[in-house]
Formats: sequence, C-alpha cells, structure tokens
Amino acid sequence: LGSKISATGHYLPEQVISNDDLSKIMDTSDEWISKRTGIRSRHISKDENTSDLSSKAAVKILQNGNITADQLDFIIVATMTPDALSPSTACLVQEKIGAVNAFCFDINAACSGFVYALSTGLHMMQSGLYQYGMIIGAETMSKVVNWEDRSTAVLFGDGAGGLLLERTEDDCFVAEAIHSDGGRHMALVANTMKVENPYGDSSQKEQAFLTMDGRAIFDFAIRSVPSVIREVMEKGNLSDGDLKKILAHQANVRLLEAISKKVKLPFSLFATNIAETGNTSAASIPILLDQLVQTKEIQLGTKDKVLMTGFGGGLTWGAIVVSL
Ligand SMILES: O=C(O)C1CCN(c2ccc(-c3cc(CO)ccc3Cl)cn2)CC1
Repeated sequence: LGSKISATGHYLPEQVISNDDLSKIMDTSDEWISKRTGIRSRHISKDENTSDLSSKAAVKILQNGNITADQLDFIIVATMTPDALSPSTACLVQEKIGAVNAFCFDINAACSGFVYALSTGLHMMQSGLYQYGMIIGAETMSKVVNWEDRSTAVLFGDGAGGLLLERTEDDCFVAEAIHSDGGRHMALVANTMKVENPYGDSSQKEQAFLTMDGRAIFDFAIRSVPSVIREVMEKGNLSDGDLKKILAHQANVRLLEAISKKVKLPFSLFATNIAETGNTSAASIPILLDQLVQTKEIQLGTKDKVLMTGFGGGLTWGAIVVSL
C-alpha cells in the first residue's frame, strides 16, 4: 500500500539572465562562472513570487496527471524563500489553483527541501488515507541573494517543479537516508529575524540576505553526498547496476564530478541542468525530474529506479530512491 509518481511538472520564470548580463552589473565573467560552477544562465523572476512559480508548476502537474485541483488531498511546498511567514506558500498555491479539498503546508530544509518533502508525502500516502498528494519544490532565491556579493549572486536562480503522488497497491518508495546537522548551520544563512519588542534586548544582530561559506559547504558535500548515496543503496539492497539515474541537487557541476569519482558511479548516471537554471535550491531536483520525463530520458511507469539527493543549508542532506 503506497503511491506512484503519476505526473511531474515544472515552471521557470520567463526572464533569462546570462553570465554576461551579470558581468555588466558586478565584477565577474562568463569564463569564471561557467568554469567554476557550470552555470551559463539562470531564470530570474520579474514579479512572480514563490507561490506564483509553484502554482504554474502545479497546473502543469495537474494537466499531466489528468486530475483537477479539487481531487488533491494535500499539497506540500518545500521552500526556503516563502512568500511570507504566514500564510504558507502551500496555502497560497491552494487558493491560486482551487485545491479546495486539500490541506497545505510548507517544509523548509533549504536545498534538501524536496527530498524531505517527498519523504513526508510518500509516508503520508503509505497510510492509505489519501488518494492524491502534490509535492512541490520552489524558490525565488533572487529575493534573498545579496546582489552586492558576487560570490553568491552568480550562483542562484528562481524556479519551481513538482510531482503528483497517486495511491496504488505497490509502492514506489524503495529507501531513504535523511540527515541534518544544526551544529554547522552557519555555513549557509538567509534572512535571520531578531526578536524585537518594547521589552526586548536590542543587542541582537539581524541579517537580511543570504551568506554562504562556499568552501565549508563544498567540503561538506564532497564528504556527505557519496556517503548518503551509499547508505540509501545499502538500505534498499541496491547494486550499482540497479540505478537508472541520479538526480542530485544542482549546486555546482564540478562538485557533481567530484562526487561521481568519490562514490565510484559513472558521471553519465548524474543528470545535470545547472547550465540553464543555476542553483534553484529546493526546486532543482523536481525541475530536473520533469525535464528528464519530458525528454523521455526517464519514463514514469517503467519501474526504473531513480535516486534523488539533496544537500545544503541546515546543514541538511538526504537521499531517496523511488521506482518510476
Ligand atoms: O571558487 C569557486 O570555485 C567557487 C567555490 C564555491 N562555490 C560553491 C560552493 C558551494 C556551493 C553549494 C551551495 C549549496 C546551496 O544550495 C549547496 C551545496 C553546495 Cl556545494 C556551490 N558553489 C562556487 C565556486
């Protein structure tokens, strides 16, 4: 008793900003960005917030899944850039698409958010209580990035993607391994909010944008991602030949090359789209998933095994294997 992935979808804001465009407003170059990250351009929202990107992805998922929004039992949005503290971005999506029968909530696990949300949704479906659940990863990173800081401003992009879980007898869930370490939270911080009130102690600091210790995160990822890939394969009794594709968070293509070597899995197994999207945090895996489905590089209903792995702020990291 569980669920299957019965549809995928994604949406990228129309405006494309190239590395050369960035070099006109900050001291950077296409050569540096593309060589060090693999990024060539990214989609940057003009006026669409995270709930708008999510809703446009959701409409595509509903169309591809051949269901109407009122059939959804729940919507989970993984995001570190919600429209607001309240209401949740998921509730705004509910209103925009008319999912009148769903209960909706957000999950914040930074760049691991989609893995955390998919795990949550799959286990909710294993209860047998629900027929349809929608899992979305969505970000407007452009609103938290410090556009004066070239070391981070060139890395991130906006976007949304997701999938539809439909109740079935045989479950698509194979295995998961999910971790976090709050002890290293300082490596990636965005938009802290200090306690301020007439009775407060106003000595606290506040930070209104994203800062990242690139070296620390890079080193963490090179160590922890191979380990969590091996851990989830062990848990699922999987051998290397069982994997059809690895959908890793699109943070840096040099990093994926290093991970591929360390985990001794061919780089051809790793799908990448960072060249055109930049790092879209929780949206990166679902955008990649839908692009692979649309190009038929992977196909739903084949029972092929796909490994998704996210890693980033928190620190958080995790991997989940599903059969398509
Ligand atoms: O000097 C260079 O080569 C620089 C070195 C620093 N770089 C980094 C560093 C860290 C990340 C990153 C970010 C997240 C957050 O989603 C998660 C995971 C990672 Cl590994 C991406 N790029 C860019 C090239």
